[in-house]
Amino acid sequence: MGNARIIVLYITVCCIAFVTSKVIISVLLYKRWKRKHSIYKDSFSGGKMVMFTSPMMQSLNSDALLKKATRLSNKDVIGSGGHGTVYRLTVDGSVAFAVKRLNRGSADQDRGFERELEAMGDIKHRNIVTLHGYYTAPHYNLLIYELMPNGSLDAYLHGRLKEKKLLDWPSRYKIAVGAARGIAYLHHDCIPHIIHRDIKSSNILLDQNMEARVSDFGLATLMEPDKTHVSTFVAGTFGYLAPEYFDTGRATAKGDVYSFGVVLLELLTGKRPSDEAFIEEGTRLVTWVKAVVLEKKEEHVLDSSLECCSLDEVNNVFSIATMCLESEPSKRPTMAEVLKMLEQIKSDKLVKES
Ligand SMILES: Nc1ncnc2c1ncn2[C@@H]1O[C@H](COP(=O)(O)OP(=O)(O)OP(=O)(O)O)[C@@H](O)[C@H]1O
Repeated sequence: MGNARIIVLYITVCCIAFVTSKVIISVLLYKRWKRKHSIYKDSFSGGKMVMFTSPMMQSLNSDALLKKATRLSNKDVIGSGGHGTVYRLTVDGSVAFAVKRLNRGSADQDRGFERELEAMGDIKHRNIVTLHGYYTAPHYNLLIYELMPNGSLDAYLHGRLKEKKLLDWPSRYKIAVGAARGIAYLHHDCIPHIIHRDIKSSNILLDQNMEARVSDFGLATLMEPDKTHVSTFVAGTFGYLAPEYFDTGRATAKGDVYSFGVVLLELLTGKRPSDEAFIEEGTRLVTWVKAVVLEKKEEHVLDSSLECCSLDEVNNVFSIATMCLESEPSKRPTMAEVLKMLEQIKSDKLVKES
């Protein structure tokens, strides 16, 4: 009898300790979550805005931000893409954001959507566009990003000629290294690892120092929130997709490496993968460049607006691009290896010069 009492007492103490620890952990997690977020309710539209705490956000007039975010108009549009329209939003006359408006999926996707955004908001890296917050309303969602004053690499390379001329070889090399660093961070340093699934020049934005910032990561998953980071949902953009994606429909890190190889070719040749000339000739940017690299005639496909650049450096980037573009995914380097090879080009140059 004595023993039975001791066992009952023991079980009771264990249960109480278990429940108490659960409650304490939940309270601590909630407090941590509260510290990281500010929530603003919009009684007019029934929407909710969540801003991730940062020194910049703390000094901001949140009422003005909420009001402006819900009243964006056509005159604020800075671009549009497959996922929605992007607007410029300025608060307090100085702080500017890029706000992406997404048309809303079904209401039961809400939690998955918010969880994905919370994970995106945690990612802070000098080569990744920061997500400052989001807004959810019954008919649409807004993603609030930091504004990249120099727009996208796509606009620079394929926009007006004047802009393209501004992209000399050192700037292009710096953009290649920065973008590789951002993608390598998503692949290797984020837990869980993140596959971007839509690497392309319009998703590489340029900050005030023309440093590359990868954007739109997680968006493919976000628009299909029930899926994990690897999914059979068809995402990505024609011209950048790895060949195996068409067979398997599975997004992989090596698929991102392939797409990054296409971006390297864009930087080197100044041509879009969907350039009409390729379609007319029944070829593709990748096939065209691979043939030229094999014949060691890289200078023939080099962007004509690139003057006085080091052919050694250019040829090295061509060979890194061809490694990324191997048809067999296992033969492609990892993104960490791509970054290392790109960085090595400048270190080799410094050694030669000294
Ligand atoms: N944070 C930002 N800062 C400045 N401009 C941006 C920002 N995000 C997007 N843009 C601009 O808006 C344009 C459209 O972006 P968006 O991501 O919606 O489409 P996309 O990348 O061109 O295509 P898709 O939606 O198919 O990926 C970009 O090309 C860029 O010029």
